[in-house]
Amino acid sequence: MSEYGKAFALMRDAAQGPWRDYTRHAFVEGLRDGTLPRVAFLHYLRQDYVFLIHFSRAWALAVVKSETHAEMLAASRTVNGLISEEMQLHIGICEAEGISQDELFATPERPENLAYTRYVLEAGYSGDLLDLLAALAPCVMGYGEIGTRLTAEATSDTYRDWIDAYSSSEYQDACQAVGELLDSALIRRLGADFRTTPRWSRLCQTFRTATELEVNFWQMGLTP
Ligand SMILES: Cc1ncc(C[n+]2csc(CCO)c2C)c(N)n1
Repeated sequence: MSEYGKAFALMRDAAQGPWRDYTRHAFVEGLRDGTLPRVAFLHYLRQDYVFLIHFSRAWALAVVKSETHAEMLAASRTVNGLISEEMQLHIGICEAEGISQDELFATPERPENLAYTRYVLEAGYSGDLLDLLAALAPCVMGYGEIGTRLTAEATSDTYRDWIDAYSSSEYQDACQAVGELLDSALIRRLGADFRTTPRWSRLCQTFRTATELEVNFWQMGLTP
């Protein structure tokens, strides 16, 4: 059972194959044992900066689609964390590697990157908060699982900073908060037996598609 809530554990189990491909991808294993080429890591970070711009927009949309103050609070905290912490982290790492802010901001967006974020935004534009959260969850919780596992299994310190960021108690708390938001949003809109409703399988399908898009994102990272 996951620490990130009941619905997340159910959605992940319904998307087992893609979930494994995502959380055990060759890119992730290269972070774990330090064999990931630096050029691939920096290429990934630059694309991820662009990714985070659109992800922040998607979380801002979650504020718009909220129905309670508690939902607005959880979504706006994530927007704030993304813009003031995670994006800052990327700017800092890139600067330390000789990539200026101007260069970073001018990064051309790769199609795999564009496909993922616009898929998430479209889930939110055309649906409600549940559709949006089902598309957002793999990104948040997947990195939480990867960070926790790599902390225990890393055999190299090369990518230790990256691993530490996602295994930190702050990040793990954020994953738990999103898990609680997902559970409570489902119960509010579909009832406690949300698994028996017709919408549940569609939400699981959205979660699976977003997971597949995460796999493609790692794959893109391996091909600078
Ligand atoms: C491709 C890609 N997928 C997931 C994350 C992780 N992530 C994205 S937004 C966010 C903050 C909480 O919502 C976190 C941790 C990433 N950086 N890049």
